[in-house]
Amino acid sequence: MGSALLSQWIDGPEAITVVDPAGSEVPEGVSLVADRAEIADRRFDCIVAAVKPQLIDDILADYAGNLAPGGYVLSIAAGYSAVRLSKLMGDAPVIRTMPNLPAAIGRGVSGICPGPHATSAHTGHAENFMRRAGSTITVDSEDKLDRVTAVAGSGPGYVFEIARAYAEAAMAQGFDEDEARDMVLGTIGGAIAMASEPSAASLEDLRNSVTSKGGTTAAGLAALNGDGGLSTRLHDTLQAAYDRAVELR
Ligand SMILES: NC(=O)C1=CN([C@@H]2O[C@H](COP(=O)(O)OP(=O)(O)OC[C@H]3O[C@@H](n4cnc5c(N)ncnc54)[C@H](OP(=O)(O)O)[C@@H]3O)[C@@H](O)[C@H]2O)C=CC1
Ligand SMILES: O=C(O)[C@@H]1CCC=N1
Repeated sequence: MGSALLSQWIDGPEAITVVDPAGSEVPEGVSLVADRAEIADRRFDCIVAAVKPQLIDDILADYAGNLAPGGYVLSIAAGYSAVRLSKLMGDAPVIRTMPNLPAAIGRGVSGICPGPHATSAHTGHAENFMRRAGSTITVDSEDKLDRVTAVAGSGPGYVFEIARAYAEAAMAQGFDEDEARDMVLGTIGGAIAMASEPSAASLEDLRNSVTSKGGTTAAGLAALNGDGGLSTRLHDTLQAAYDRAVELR
């Protein structure tokens, strides 16, 4: 996720340094170091925590000394609380954000939650930073950010899985893999683009406009969600993701 954001941040005015022990490639103009020891005496206005939440305790405390006076920590980690991170880093100002993977093409949806000691200047900077990767929603509690995580952060995973299963079903109707993928992604993309038009009707009305009485869509929808099974499954999906975020706090 860090490299997805980096790809949208590189055109900005900031000088960016990436610490990556694996030494992955970084875009031109970005400095790469393999070990924090190489930047031990440097100070940064913003430290982005982009490691797995399970690794934060082991990694981030060392970076407390790398924060410039007036700087802040921007964490993209799911669940791990800003309160805990701030304490870990010597009461540093912390803002949590929850982006999602389409940030890689500037189409992300990012939640933002100011945490301990974060000033309005820090929040403004974080909002500006995340807006470069798509749209943003600022929330006023960490609990709400964990719910953004369940809806949007993990969301592309649900969408890719739904599209994959949809394409698999298309293949069972006799289409080859490429045909199935093209038809399914074209259909999903077209429908989403139409629903995203400023003057678009409600999602329910749009669904109804496809559904001729006694026709094929009505038959398909009855099988898809006639018993409310799809609605229940999606409710359970979001709840499970939220519950996991709570476990990671
Ligand atoms: N994937 C997603 O869609 C989203 C992820 N997030 C959050 O982003 C964070 C990263 O997740 P994700 O990108 O999926 O995971 P990845 O494992 O792909 O990325 C984590 C990166 O951190 C690197 N790393 C490991 N140890 C260190 C270290 N000591 N110092 C610096 N870097 C280190 C890893 O290197 P190596 O591979 O060598 O271990 C890896 O490149 C998580 O906190 C996650 O909750 C948030 C929103 C969406
Ligand atoms: O699966 C995860 O934990 C991360 C956070 C949101 C998306 N990916």
